[in-house]
Amino acid sequence: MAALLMSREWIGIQQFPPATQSKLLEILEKFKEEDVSSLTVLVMGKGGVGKSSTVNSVIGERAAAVSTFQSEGLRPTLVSRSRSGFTVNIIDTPGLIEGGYVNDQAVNLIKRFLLNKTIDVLLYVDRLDVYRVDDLDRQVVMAITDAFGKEIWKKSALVLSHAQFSPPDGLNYDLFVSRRSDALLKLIRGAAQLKKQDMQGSLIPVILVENSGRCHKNESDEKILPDGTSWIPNLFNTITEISFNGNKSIHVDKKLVEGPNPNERGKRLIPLIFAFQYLLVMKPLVRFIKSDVSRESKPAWEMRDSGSASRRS
Ligand SMILES: Nc1nc2c(ncn2[C@@H]2O[C@H](COP(=O)(O)OP(=O)(O)OP(=O)(O)O)[C@@H](O)[C@H]2O)c(=O)[nH]1
Repeated sequence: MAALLMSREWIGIQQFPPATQSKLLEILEKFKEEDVSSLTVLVMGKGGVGKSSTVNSVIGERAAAVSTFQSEGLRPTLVSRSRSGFTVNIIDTPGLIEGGYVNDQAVNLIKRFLLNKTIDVLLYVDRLDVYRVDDLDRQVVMAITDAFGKEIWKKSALVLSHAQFSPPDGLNYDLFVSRRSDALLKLIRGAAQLKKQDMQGSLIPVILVENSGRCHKNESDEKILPDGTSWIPNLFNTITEISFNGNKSIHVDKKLVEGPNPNERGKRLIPLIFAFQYLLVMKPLVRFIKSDVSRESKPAWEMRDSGSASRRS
């Protein structure tokens, strides 16, 4: 969990009510106890799902630009804040979909931005109030997996924004949440090709968030979910669990950014192709020719010619 340069004092924490502040400071204490001085959280997902709003909500400042319409920028934003000797780095990224496809340029920019950084936690953001998963979701998950490897999902959480949403037709809220999360988790497992043994028993946790200014509050003035959970400390708690879940953080090195060199990959295959050709094509062919030659009966003209030749001599 390497520290990143240029972090600012986390003054946004003072915007939270005292109850939330003390829970957050308790969480920071846990990191200090474990001798961890920083944490890097990567926030990814489709456009307009609430990535930047979530960053701002948890930092307590307008650190990342929020737009109701499609954002223009492709560059990721690093928000780095320090408090009591601990630094939290949050990297907000642009939406990955453009014109119905994953924007490769945006993915490459994110990878280059992350060069030499270590991702401790990935927050994969989507909206709760959506009824279907589709091919775009699949494409985004595949792009993230291609960029950082499927190991990244062991360090991830599914964040669902717009959590203060009322399901239609009197549908039960908890049932809706579990159906929506199950559909997205199933899609992630499928698109990232995660097998049971890949996850080694660790499940991708689901975090509900409500970024709207109209988010309900409890008697201590904390922002709460429909079930009464104070969601900002809850999100930090889950981040803490992921960072200590025993799986390795993802270090983004040059090899990961540039991907495997296709020429090198081709070179490694050459001896295999030769061996394959020799064993499966050349060897049987030579054997076939030899047996064909030995089976061949000599034509009559050859017998006759060789007979007359011997008579003449
Ligand atoms: N009601 C409600 N609105 C939200 C929530 N989260 C985000 N929004 C709104 O959704 C819109 C998009 O939010 P952003 O935070 O900019 O979404 P983004 O994923 O960062 O978008 P891009 O930067 O385009 O990728 C804004 O109008 C937000 O105010 C939420 O939890 N509840």
